[in-house]
This record gives sequence, C-alpha cells and structure tokens, in this order.
Amino acid sequence: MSRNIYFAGSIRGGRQDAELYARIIQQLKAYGRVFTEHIGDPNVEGGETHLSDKQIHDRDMDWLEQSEVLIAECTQPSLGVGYEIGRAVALNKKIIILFRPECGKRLSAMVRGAENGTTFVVKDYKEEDLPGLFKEFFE
Ligand SMILES: O=c1[nH]c(=O)n([C@H]2C[C@H](O)[C@@H](COP(=O)(O)O)O2)cc1CO
Repeated sequence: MSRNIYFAGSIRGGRQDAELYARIIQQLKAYGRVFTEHIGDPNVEGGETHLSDKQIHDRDMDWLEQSEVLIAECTQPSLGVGYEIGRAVALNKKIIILFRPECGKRLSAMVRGAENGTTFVVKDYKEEDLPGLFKEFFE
C-alpha cells in the first residue's frame, strides 16, 4: 500500500506511552508506510542521538510534507507533537488526534477546539478501540 502515514507521539515530553506507540505503529503499518517508527522504540529516551536537533526537525518536516495523514497520540503532552499538529494544519493534511480520557487530564483546547469533523478529527479512545477506529479511517 502506498499511503504515507506520519505518526506523532511524545519523546522529550516523556516516554510513559512509548510501548503503546509501538503497538499503534504496528497496526498503522497495515494501512501504509509509517515514517516515524523510532517513536515506538523504547531505546529512544531523550531523543535520537545520531542526529542534531536541526536534522531531526528538517527530516520530520520533510516526512510530514510527504504524508497523507498525521496521527498524533496526545495523551502525554509534548511540545514537539503540538508543533507537528500546527504544521500539519498549515499543510492542509488530514489529522487524527488520539486521546485517552482515562488519564484524568484534559486535552488542550487548542487541539480539541480545532476539530472540524472532516480534516481534523479528535478521538477519545481506549486501546481496544484502535483496530476498529483505524479500519473506519482507512477503509
Ligand atoms: O528525537 C526526536 N525525534 C523526533 O522525531 N521528534 C519528533 C517526533 C515526535 O512526534 C515529536 C516529539 O516531540 P518532543 O520530543 O517534544 O516530545 O517530535 C522529536 C525528537 C526529540 O525532541
């Protein structure tokens, strides 16, 4: 399948959900090419070490431009993920925000408030909902 997918999840914002990101990426790979597999790598803690911050930024923006859709897991707040969402809006990408209300926090109004029902979708979910959600989005 030729669809390009950009998955966004917290790195320097905190790695509590890294294993969940890996499971999400595994599922997304059934629907296209996922550029950002390193986000699910448990060895990536404070960021990728083989690249400078500028190299990371420029590579990720290039990947985002090439992607059809941005899927951002936003439960663990991350400045980088928030930035990527804003850039994806500016590029007119389709955006799917995933948030787990069970965490007890509230999603930023700047993210939930951007929902428009078509190109910017916010999904409150539990992990077991993901296969059905992805099937609905992609098929
Ligand atoms: O090493 C990295 N590699 C990388 O691809 N990113 C990108 C992808 C993630 O969706 C997002 C995470 O941002 P942050 O590190 O601020 O939580 O930024 C971020 C870092 C470190 O900031």
